[in-house]
Amino acid sequence: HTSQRPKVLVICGSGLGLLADGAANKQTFRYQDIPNFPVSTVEGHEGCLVFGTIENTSCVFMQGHFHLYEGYSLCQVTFPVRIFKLIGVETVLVTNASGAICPDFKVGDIMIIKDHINLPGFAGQHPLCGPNDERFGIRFPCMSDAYSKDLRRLTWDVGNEIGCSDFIREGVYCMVSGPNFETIAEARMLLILGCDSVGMSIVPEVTVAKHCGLRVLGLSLITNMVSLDYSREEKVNHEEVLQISKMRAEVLQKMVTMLISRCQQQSINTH
Ligand SMILES: O=P(O)(O)O[C@H]1O[C@H](CO)[C@@H](O)[C@H]1O
Ligand code: HPA
Repeated sequence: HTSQRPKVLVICGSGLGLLADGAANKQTFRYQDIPNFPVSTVEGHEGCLVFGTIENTSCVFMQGHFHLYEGYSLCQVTFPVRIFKLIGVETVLVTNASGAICPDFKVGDIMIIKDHINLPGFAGQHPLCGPNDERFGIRFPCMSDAYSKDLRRLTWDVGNEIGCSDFIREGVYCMVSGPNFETIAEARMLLILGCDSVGMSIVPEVTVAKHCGLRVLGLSLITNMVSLDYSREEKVNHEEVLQISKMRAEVLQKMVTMLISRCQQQSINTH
């Protein structure tokens, strides 16, 4: 149904579907119309695939991704990554919403993901469990460099250029399965473990992307501060998460658009 063959996949997190607005020549397909594709069941995830171009780079945007807490297996959650690998995607830009564990972070910060902790993976909920499909990658993939150093550096440069260096951070994202937000004891445990932010997504997709040799950049929007203190009265909710995502979506869209055009320039220069 499309002649576009994207090189870049952008996965849009909660309330971040607007990231596709920077693309030209758009073609949109609803997940529900694609055979065997999961459908989005969470508010803030439109459930559409948008093909389009940024400068001369062909991209595909997933407006909405899938979560364990929706009842999907990790095989279903990560299925689109392998589809796009087969279509010819080389770079994956994942975005999501997360709560700050690091007390120095502020709501509205954009955290470049330096590394992650796969908490469900520790308990055997891992997308690469089961027979290894050698067509995609090796049995024991290395994850010590899951997030591209070059793309992280480029993100700092782009952030400086568009004047948002004040709210760019770098840190470690921890995935929990959800759907409940953390207890205070859990949040304190995550702080001790070295997590800077926590959310319920993207680690399975990043793991599968890295396994099949894709280059990954992760951007996590800090939508709330996670309570580390029993005296704190504020309570997090999904509406607040979506509200902050909408507030920052325009800046993130500018960043993503510039990053994609710069990536293209870089690959032209290095080939
Ligand atoms: O990770 P994304 O889907 O961006 O969204 C985060 O926000 C939702 C909770 O408000 C959860 O889905 C959590 O993972
Ligand atoms: O505080 C949070 N915890 C888990 N997931 C989240 N997604 C957005 N905020 C949060």
